Amino acid sequence: MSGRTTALAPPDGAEPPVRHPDAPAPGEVIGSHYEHCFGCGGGVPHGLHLEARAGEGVSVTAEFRVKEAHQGAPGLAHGGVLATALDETLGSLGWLLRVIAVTGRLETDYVQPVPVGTVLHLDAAVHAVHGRKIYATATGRIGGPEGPVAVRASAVFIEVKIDHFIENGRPAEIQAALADPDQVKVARAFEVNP
Ligand SMILES: CCCCCCCC(=O)SCCNC(=O)CCNC(=O)[C@H](O)C(C)(C)COP(=O)(O)OP(=O)(O)OC[C@H]1O[C@@H](n2cnc3c(N)ncnc32)[C@H](O)[C@@H]1OP(=O)(O)O
Repeated sequence: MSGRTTALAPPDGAEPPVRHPDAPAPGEVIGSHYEHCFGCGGGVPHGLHLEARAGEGVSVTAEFRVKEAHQGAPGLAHGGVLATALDETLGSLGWLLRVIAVTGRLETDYVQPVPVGTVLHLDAAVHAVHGRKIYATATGRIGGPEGPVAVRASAVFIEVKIDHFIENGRPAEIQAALADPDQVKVARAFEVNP
């Protein structure tokens, strides 16, 4: 058995997160990191088109409008799509820490069904960092940013290097992304904070 732990609670010795001095200002739109990202990309017709905004400390907010293409049961959002919205919101926290990180573990609680047409008001925050592990939670509310909780998640993200994407991604997309003359877009596609 490996000694690896995937616990969602930060271990002893975990530190509070530190907002990077060059993090986007509170209220600033973080924007899509990759046009073809299912969570935030503008180039995915049935994607979530989620738009995250920097918050105070190491936190973000985001909104996601549930569309017909996101159904699981008739007229209701698919649970996996809601998990994606939580994951994407949590993923954008890396921009406040200025690290590249991927989801290691994501645990989701479904509290209320979410009908098609609903705007899900999401917020997420990092609570602790331990080595490469980033401990964060997210909440999705309906009816407004202070509305009742419909979904929530706890997650551990793991900091990685750009090689994670270059070594594991499909070559066609990697090469296309690297070939973009806009170096900021290149950096963002791989979540390398410029
Ligand atoms: C705006 C951006 C939005 C981005 C989209 C939203 C985010 C995403 O959906 S990312 C895509 C989904 N995630 C992935 O594809 C990740 C796939 N997994 C992997 O590549 C690897 O397992 C990876 C990188 C997470 C860890 O592998 P590796 O680098 O070898 O880590 P490893 O050395 O084993 O472990 C490092 C530490 O992390 C911990 N850890 C590793 N895996 C996990 C896990 N699944 N859960 C919790 N902790 C973990 C280990 O226990 C270890 O802790 P410690 O330092 O205390 O011993």
